[in-house]
Amino acid sequence: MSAELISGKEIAAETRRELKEKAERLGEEGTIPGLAVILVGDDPASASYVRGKEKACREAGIYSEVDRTEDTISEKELLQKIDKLNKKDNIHGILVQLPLPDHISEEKIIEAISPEKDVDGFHPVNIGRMMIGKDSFLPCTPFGIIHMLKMKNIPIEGRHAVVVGRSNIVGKPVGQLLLNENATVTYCHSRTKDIREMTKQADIIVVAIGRAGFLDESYIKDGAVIIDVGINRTEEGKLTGDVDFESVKDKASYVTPVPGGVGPMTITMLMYNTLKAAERAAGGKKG
Ligand SMILES: Nc1nc(=O)c2c([nH]1)NC[C@@H]1CN(c3ccc(C(=O)N[C@@H](CCC(=O)O)C(=O)O)cc3)C=[N+]21
Repeated sequence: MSAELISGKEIAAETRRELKEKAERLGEEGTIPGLAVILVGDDPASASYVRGKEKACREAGIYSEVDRTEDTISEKELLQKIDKLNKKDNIHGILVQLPLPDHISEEKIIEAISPEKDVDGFHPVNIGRMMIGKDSFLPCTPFGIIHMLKMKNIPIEGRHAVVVGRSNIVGKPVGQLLLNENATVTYCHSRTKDIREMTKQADIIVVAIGRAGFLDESYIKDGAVIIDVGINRTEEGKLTGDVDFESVKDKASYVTPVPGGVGPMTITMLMYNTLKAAERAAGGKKG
């Protein structure tokens, strides 16, 4: 079997065209969707992701503003910035780029963002609502993965999904969303005795552990669907995933590339969430 590529880039482009129309409609009704991004410090990777978000917003007709601050900013000052943005009517979504410097508590910062403006879907209120299957802002990377699978008509219900990695922003929530879609979910992580034994049983494998080329063909069964969330830089500065693409490509049924897979979907779902926040705010205004 030769795997079909799931092009996140193409699915993202198609979805963004629809989102742009939604943004235009909102604009005509008097609400220009607005996203505020706070970037602390000058990490080149973070700066590059933030530029990607700005560009995507510009192309979709979403107003965006980026507050770039030095990494010497205190936690209190950062909390004050969030408080101001929480109160601004033209800002519907707030995103604080992670990771933050060690002297700032990410937990405190995330919890300071109003849940109605938490377009990352990281606030405990949104995570809790997701867990009980209620309407909420879904975390962008997991949401993007589900959206990709649906756009490709890849069945989730009744499938065995194995998630490798248990971070709060990818592993845990993607497992929860797969469960919400009626998959049977297994989590693997650094203390799992035999990851290969688990992933070999999987119909769908999501890999998010940050180890370049980790998942090779010995970890998968014939026809598995493989979602690569890894973003690793090689010494030459090239982007590679957690999946050994060359090794799995003849055995899997579907595989996402890096770059051009999950990454562009993450940004797309951020835009989706921003429009949803703007729509809600506009609805609220109308009464
Ligand atoms: N509060 C917060 N929210 C985030 O959503 C968030 C964050 N912090 N911190 C960092 C991670 C990482 N992230 C990516 C988004 C898009 C690409 C992306 O578009 N990647 C392109 C390639 C881009 C390139 O070449 O550098 C691709 O995979 O094709 C990657 C990574 C969002 N993150």
